Amino acid sequence: MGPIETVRERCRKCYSCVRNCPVKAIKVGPEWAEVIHARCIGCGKCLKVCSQQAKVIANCIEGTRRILGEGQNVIAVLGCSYPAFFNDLRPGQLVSGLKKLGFAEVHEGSTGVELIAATYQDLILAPNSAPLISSHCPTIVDLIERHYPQLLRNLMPVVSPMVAIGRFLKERGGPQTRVIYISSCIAGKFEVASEEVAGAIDLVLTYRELSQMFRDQSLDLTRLSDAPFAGRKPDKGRLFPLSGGPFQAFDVRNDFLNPDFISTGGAESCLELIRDLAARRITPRWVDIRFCEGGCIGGPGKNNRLTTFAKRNLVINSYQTQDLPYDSQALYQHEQPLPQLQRRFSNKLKRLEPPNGESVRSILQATNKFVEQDEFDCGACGYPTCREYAVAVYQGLADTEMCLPFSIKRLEEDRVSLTQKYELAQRALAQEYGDPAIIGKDPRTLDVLKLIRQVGPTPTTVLIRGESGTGKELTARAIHEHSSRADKPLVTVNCTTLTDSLLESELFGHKKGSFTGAIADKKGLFEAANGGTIFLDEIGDITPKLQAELLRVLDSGELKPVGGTLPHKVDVRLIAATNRNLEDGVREGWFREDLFYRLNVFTITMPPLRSRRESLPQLVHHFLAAASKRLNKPIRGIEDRAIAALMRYHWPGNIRELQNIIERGSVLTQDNVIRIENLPSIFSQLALEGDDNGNNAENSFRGQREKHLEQVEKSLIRKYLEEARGNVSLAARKANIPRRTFYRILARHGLKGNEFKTSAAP
Ligand SMILES: Nc1ncnc2c1ncn2[C@@H]1O[C@H](COP(=O)(O)OP(=O)(O)OP(=O)(O)O)[C@@H](O)[C@H]1O
Repeated sequence: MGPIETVRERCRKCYSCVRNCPVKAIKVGPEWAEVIHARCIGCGKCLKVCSQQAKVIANCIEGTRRILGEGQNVIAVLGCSYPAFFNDLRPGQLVSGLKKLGFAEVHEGSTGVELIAATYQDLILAPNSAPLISSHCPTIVDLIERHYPQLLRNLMPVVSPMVAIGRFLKERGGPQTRVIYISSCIAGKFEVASEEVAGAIDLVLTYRELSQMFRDQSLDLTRLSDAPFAGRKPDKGRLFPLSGGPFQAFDVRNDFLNPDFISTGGAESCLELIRDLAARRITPRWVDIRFCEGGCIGGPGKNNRLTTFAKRNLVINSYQTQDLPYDSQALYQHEQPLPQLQRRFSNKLKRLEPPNGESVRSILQATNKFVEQDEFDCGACGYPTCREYAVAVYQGLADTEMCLPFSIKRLEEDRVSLTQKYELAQRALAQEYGDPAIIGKDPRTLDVLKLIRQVGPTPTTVLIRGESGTGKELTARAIHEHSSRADKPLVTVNCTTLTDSLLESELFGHKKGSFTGAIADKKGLFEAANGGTIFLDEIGDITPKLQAELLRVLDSGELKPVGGTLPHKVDVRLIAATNRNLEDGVREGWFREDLFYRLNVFTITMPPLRSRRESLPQLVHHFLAAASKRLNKPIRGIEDRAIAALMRYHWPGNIRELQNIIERGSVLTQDNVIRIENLPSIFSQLALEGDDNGNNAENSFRGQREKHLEQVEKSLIRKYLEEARGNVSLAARKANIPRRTFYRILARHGLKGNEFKTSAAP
């Protein structure tokens, strides 16, 4: 376990940690992105950029409590940047709070800076050949040890201020002394665990962890009175946490024009400097370098409520005021040899095997990058170039799915193929469980069926008109079924559900970059319907701009994706539907006349249900059977009174409304027969009106006509069956009606072919 941990279930694989990690120490697995501790330098960038807080600092609160509970001499050392974190407390109050937590003494970390100051000064001012790199920032030490080991010999062989004070306190206090260092730095947690300085500090807490400990104890520090610090009172060491502060703390005069001395902070600038040094592009005498912007006051555990400059002022103020309470014991004051301040560094580079050119090429090809122009270097994967990303894939740090343009393209292809498969599966289902039959034997429905049969096999564009719920979509399906394209997809698009720009890209596709969010090429539904039929429902709702584009596609048979320049051919039959009056649209200017004529080649107008009432009982029985199947409930029928009431209703929602009412009744019925009470209340009123008139459906003119027609139909069918000696196919041919229709009529009259086997020969 390292100082930065991953809360796996919070990771959403957004790759922002990969993008921001300066040393690519993140490995992306199938479900989460994890820190590789051997490569991590503890800079905390991943903590900052993870919006899900899936990266967290390893918690040292429990460890601190355990040490405090052991009853030894436990000393707290406040890192030099503490005035910039605890800005709303007096330092003495902070000391009081720490003592209430159980710490025996509280020291200022700036003392550690002053312990190493003379050594730094000597080394800096002595003649040396290699540029010296300051080693007081643990992130810089990790960066060089783990990634730039060629600079190990340039690191100043001196411990950090934290280690110096740890050793100093332990030497003075004896072996029982425990030291907890508190700062904004998380790389310090790494540092104390490294074998070169092991034992100097027992644990590193962040300021936030300390604040949590105060909260856990319900300690309100603002109410505490001041307690004194212990140990040596520091002076210029207090300026150390600021950018450039080490020059003050180590008493090194920095001349602005002197190229021998460089001081810098911030990830980019540090990396640039380290690379310059590694490549020997520059040869200064000394570089004072810290990874965090602005110095230690910008550490990952910093106070986020204050700006860098406000924090800088707080630190300067703490140096200038100098009036902190101190109560130092003699053991810290009298002269004694300094602790061991020397340290060595080791090569901790874990080299990952570099791929050869062939491997990089094959990884690039696996993500659709065949020529240089295919390498967008978009950075979405977290790597600045496609090549660096390919190397990371080879080294097991990344996987191919991280390439966003590749993944989007693959999803797009999947979507098109799934749309096609869905359509085919739907048709297979329809064939197995009965086709979506158009029910009705009234003359107007029969006319529609005739038109479907006529236009189906042709390539003609069809415009289906009619009120909502009259069966326009059903008719479009039937036309497709009757066409030679029946084994190809029928893609249905409801034009009202999408905004204009979305609809355009849905229909025709788009090119990458054609609008915000178009991060990869996308194929449109016209393309998904290639070879088949596209059904544009509610075509009256599309805007004039889209009408123009549609007209262009219909006229040329060519598609041009949004943002694309090259058109390409598609073979799609168009069926459109609308319940709006397009002639009004042409007159009023909201529908293009040329498109209207282009669509109005062959029009089928769906009759409203109120004009084909004689088919209502048949539709009711059809929907009853369907509801019975869907609800898995053996619905036996519907009472005559209910049918009569249904016949009297004006059906504004047409067949869809009837279908819904029957399904509702099927749910409500207690005895599997739909009764008037199972229908909406309007039907009870209609039933009463019918009863009052004493004029039920049976006795009405329509009812009588219906009855007689039924009788005539039945006797005709009997005649054909007798002539064909019960051979249904032959009887259907003689009657000149399709066999399936003949069977349906037989079923309706309760007749069976074999009852006529012995009839006289024709
Ligand atoms: N003649 C019919 N026989 C059997 N079912 C029908 C018939 N006409 C319509 N339906 C059924 O009624 C419902 C509505 O039909 P459809 O969706 O085709 O109507 P629509 O005119 O396209 O409606 P909208 O204009 O609201 O889109 C569907 O479930 C359909 O199966």
